[in-house]
Amino acid sequence: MRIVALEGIDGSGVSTHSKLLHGKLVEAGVPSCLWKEPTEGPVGGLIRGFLRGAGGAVDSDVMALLFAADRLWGLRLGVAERCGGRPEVLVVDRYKYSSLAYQGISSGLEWVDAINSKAPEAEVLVYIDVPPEVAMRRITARGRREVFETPDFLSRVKTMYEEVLRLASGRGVRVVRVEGVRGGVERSIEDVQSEIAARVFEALGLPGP
Ligand SMILES: Nc1ncnc2c1ncn2[C@@H]1O[C@H](COP(=O)(O)OP(=O)(O)O)[C@@H](O)[C@H]1O
Ligand SMILES: Cc1cn([C@H]2C[C@H](O)[C@@H](COP(=O)(O)OP(=O)(O)O)O2)c(=O)[nH]c1=O
Repeated sequence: MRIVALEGIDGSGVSTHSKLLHGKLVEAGVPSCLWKEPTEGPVGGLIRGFLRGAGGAVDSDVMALLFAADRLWGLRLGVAERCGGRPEVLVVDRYKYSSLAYQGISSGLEWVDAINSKAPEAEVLVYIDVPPEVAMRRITARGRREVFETPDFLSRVKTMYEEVLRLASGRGVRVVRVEGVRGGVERSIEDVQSEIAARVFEALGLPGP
C-alpha cells in the first residue's frame, strides 16, 4: 500500500486537495482510497471531542498518544473495512507528520516520532504551504473554529513543519512542496490541484493525470 499524505496548517486546503487528488487517481484507473485523520473510528471520536473543546484543556502528550492510537487503528482495521482490503494507493488527509508538527511543539519531536514508529513513512508527502493569515481568513469564513485554529499557534505549527519536512526527506520520503500563495496572490483551488496531481503522479511513476 503506497501512502500519499497531504499536510499543511489548518485552512491550507489539506482536506480539499486530498479529495480532489483521490478523485484524479480514481479517474486514472488507480485503485486509490481516501482516508482522513482523525478518523471516524472510536479513538477519532474521542479526539474530535477534545478538538471541539468538549474535553476541557487539551494536553499535548495525551493528544499525541490518541492520534498515534487512532493512526494504528486506521492502518490495521479502519482502512481495510472502508477500502475493502488494502488499496494500491492510500491518500491520507493528514498523517503522522501532523502529529510531529502539532504535538511536537509541546511534547517534543523525538517522543512523538517514537510513539508513531509503528506507522510506516509515507511514500509521498504533499505539503501545502500557506501563510497563517490566509489560512485563518479561510477558517473564519468556514465558520467553526477548533482549539488549534489561532494565528499564533498555526505560525508555530508552520515553523515546526519545516523541521518535519526535513526529517521526512532524510528518511527517503518524497516531499512535494506546493505554494498556496504565489507572489502574494492566493492561487486558485484548480491551479494548486493541477500542480499537486501532476507531481504526485510523477512521484508514483504513474502516467500523467
Ligand atoms: N486555493 C484555495 N483558494 C481559496 N479557498 C480555498 C483554497 N483551498 C481551500 N480553500 C477553502 O479554504 C477552506 C479550508 O479548506 P480545507 O481543505 O478544509 O483546509 P484544511 O483541511 O487544510 O483545514 C475551505 O472553505 C476551502 O474551500
Ligand atoms: C492527524 C492530526 C491532526 N491534528 C490536528 C490538525 C487539525 O487542527 C485537527 C483536525 O484536523 P482536520 O483536518 O481539521 O479535521 P477536521 O476537518 O475533521 O476538523 O487536528 C493534530 O494536531 N495531530 C494529528 O496527528
